[in-house]
Amino acid sequence: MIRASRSYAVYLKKSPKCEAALGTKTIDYQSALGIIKDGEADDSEVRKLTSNFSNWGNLRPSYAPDRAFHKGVGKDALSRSNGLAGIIGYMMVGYPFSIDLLELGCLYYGIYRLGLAANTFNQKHEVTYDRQMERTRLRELVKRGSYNGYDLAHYEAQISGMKNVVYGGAILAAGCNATVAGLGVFNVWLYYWIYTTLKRKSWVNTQIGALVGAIPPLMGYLTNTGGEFVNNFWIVPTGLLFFWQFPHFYGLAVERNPEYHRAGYKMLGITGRWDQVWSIGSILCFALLLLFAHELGWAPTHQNWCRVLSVFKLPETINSSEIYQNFALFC
Ligand SMILES: CC(C)=CCC/C(C)=C/CC/C(C)=C/COP(=O)(O)OP(=O)(O)O
Repeated sequence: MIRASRSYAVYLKKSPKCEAALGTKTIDYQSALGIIKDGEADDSEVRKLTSNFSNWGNLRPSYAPDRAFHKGVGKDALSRSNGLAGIIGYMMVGYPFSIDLLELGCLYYGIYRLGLAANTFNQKHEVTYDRQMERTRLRELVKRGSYNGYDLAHYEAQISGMKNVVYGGAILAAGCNATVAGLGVFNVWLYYWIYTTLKRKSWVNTQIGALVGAIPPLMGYLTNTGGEFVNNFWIVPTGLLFFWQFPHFYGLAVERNPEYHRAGYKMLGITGRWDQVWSIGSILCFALLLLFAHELGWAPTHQNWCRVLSVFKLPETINSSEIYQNFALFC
């Protein structure tokens, strides 16, 4: 059994004459509801329903933007993690430093809102490709399809993304400072216009994506320093988040290689020269950063805290098993 999202049930309920044309089989609204009840669905039936990706477009009116919709298109959990990364950056400024709870709250919430915006624009752009991949085929915008060429769910996503850019930017400008607000809005642009476009053009996309993911802790640092680089302590949280992403994304690309090919994404696999350089290099840089940050004057306290942090990296490294094997061969 898998859990079907509540919004999917809403989606069906909102369409009284909903018929899903599924290959040769046509099911009506009542039987669809019988299969996908509010909250639970039988795995095999859902798989059958969703197996023919191209038929999603045949589903009838899909407009029912609710909380689940907005959380889904904005990748709520990821956006919260971005906010948390900002808090970590804020805390790593070094001593003496102050904690202003209002400033910290604005930092978290501003990054969260900008994260929602960036992810919404990204998903809106990628719906055609998300539809083709097992991992992403149940995303909100894919599920909701379009109606008579006019797609209200997409329209709603566009409006929601734009609102979040304005709210997020304004919160950061008012509660933190202009540098942080500018960096945040720049990051939305970098993620949507550069990273998202590059995903289907060049493997350099991962390097840009890693940069995007690494900017929130830098924003945290610059919030606490009033927008200035007062020491080198920003390097550790920003660098760690940058390097962490290569084994993560390359591991994903290796595991889901056929899907990525089908969707036309240009990702490094594990067979070429450059992917090994990036995979092994990033793991090494991550480890070296943890081990020598204090000696290099990049960390405020003794390096033990770095060793504690490295524990969090361990499952990730093991997860990317093929990269890990390469690393073993390299040694
Ligand atoms: C301040 C601010 C704007 C913060 C936001 C930072 C942000 C959006 C980080 C995400 C980084 C990233 C490369 C995600 C993967 O996207 P993907 O499109 O490859 O994911 P997918 O394959 O699951 O669609």
